[in-house]
Amino acid sequence: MYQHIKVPATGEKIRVNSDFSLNVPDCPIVPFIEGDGTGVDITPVMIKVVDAAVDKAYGGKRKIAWMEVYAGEKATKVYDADTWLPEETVAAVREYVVSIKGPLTTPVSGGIRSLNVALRQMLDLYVCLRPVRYFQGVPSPVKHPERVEMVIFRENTEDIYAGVEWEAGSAEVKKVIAFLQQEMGVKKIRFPESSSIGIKPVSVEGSERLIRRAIQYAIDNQRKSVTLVHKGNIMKFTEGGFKKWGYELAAREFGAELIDGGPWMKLGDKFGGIVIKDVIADAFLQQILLRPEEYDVIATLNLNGDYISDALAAEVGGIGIAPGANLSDSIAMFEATHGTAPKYAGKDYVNPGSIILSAEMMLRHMGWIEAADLIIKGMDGAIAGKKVTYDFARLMEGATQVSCSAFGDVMIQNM
Ligand SMILES: NC(=O)C1=CN([C@@H]2O[C@H](COP(=O)(O)OP(=O)(O)OC[C@H]3O[C@@H](n4cnc5c(N)ncnc54)[C@H](OP(=O)(O)O)[C@@H]3O)[C@@H](O)[C@H]2O)C=CC1
Ligand SMILES: O=C(O)CCC(=O)C(=O)O
Ligand SMILES: [Mg+2]
Repeated sequence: MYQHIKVPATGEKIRVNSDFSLNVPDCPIVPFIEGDGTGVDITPVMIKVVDAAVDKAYGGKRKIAWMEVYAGEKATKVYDADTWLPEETVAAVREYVVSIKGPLTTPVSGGIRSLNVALRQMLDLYVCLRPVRYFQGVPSPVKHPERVEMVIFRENTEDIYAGVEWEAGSAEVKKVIAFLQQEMGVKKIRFPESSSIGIKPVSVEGSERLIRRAIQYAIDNQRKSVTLVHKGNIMKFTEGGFKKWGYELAAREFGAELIDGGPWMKLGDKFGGIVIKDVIADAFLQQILLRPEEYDVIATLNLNGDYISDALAAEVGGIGIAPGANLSDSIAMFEATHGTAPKYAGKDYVNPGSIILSAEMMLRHMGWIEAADLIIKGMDGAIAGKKVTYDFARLMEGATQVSCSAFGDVMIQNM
């Protein structure tokens, strides 16, 4: 029994089989978090587009029973002023296995810590999967956006991103700095009196499980390479560890062998001869502009993955159409790459494409391929017809600018 969540009377739960495959009923209950800021604009449009795609694909035989669960500012209104992430929201997302969320605000400097990060950690959603693909006709700042075809596997639970840090001047930071100086012999803290300190945990387990999923994805989808993106020249045991453990895992679990003495490796023929390589993160960020066709599946740490996600999204038209998924072995929570874009909140203005394409990933994950294909068809048609939201309209010649909700309707007309 939930306090504020209303379970739809008609739906059924999606169940996870022992091999982690899903058992999806025809009327699955799917929890959704509306999201802060532009969440009020994009989430209802996503639901409308998904319902239309499912209806068209299955003629009424299948239907999602949407179940609203609360987080962020809406939770503080539904529950009480201090409840940003109700326990029953986390419980429902766990219990119903597949869910989708709008963006949630995280204040800079002070205030609450990221609810997005909290959800990923509490549910152990260790993979942040963000595919980056080009839709023909989308305006792009690069000459050959069609060459950008990558799938980012971003570690989602650890790294400097995990929020282990202490504020400059606090009693806690003084204790940490004293420990580092006195017990660990650290002499390199430049301004010990006025430093904040952040800790960057990167583990063998956390790195291996992420890299394993990336390699398996590359095998299952006949991809050419997996690139480990790191800054291991500077952060030797965290980012460098990620790289080292990645190559070791490729050799141990996938029979990878060195190419020309290494460090690059190649998986055996039975795994499609996929190349495992690595690149330092700063070099990677320039090469994805100059030679994106050299990169395919990307496995990287949490913070690098955050930067890379937005940078790659920009190459194929911006974060208005950048989808994503947060995955554990059994639970999947889909969400856009972008945030709450507060200046546009409630204006029916922004591009709902990211959350709609996140829902497209969700439908594919559920095995509802025909509905997912219709969403891609709708997106292709809307872009080809040049009826687009402000972000594309400002860069596209001859485009008609439409609102967030109208873009959803144009997608539906094009299915
Ligand atoms: N997973 C999550 O829930 C995430 C939450 N956040 C949070 O969101 C808040 C705002 O973050 P901010 O750094 O401003 O980043 P945002 O991603 O919210 O917005 C940055 C810019 O991206 C563009 N943009 C964002 N959403 C869309 C869209 N749907 N359609 C078209 N363009 C879009 C806009 O560009 P332009 O100005 O050019 O129009 C916007 O100003 C912060 O609290 C942050 O922590 C951030 C990222 C992810
Ligand atoms: O949690 C946040 O507010 C930001 C998250 C983010 O930028 C991301 O996951 O890409
Ligand atoms: Mg981000």
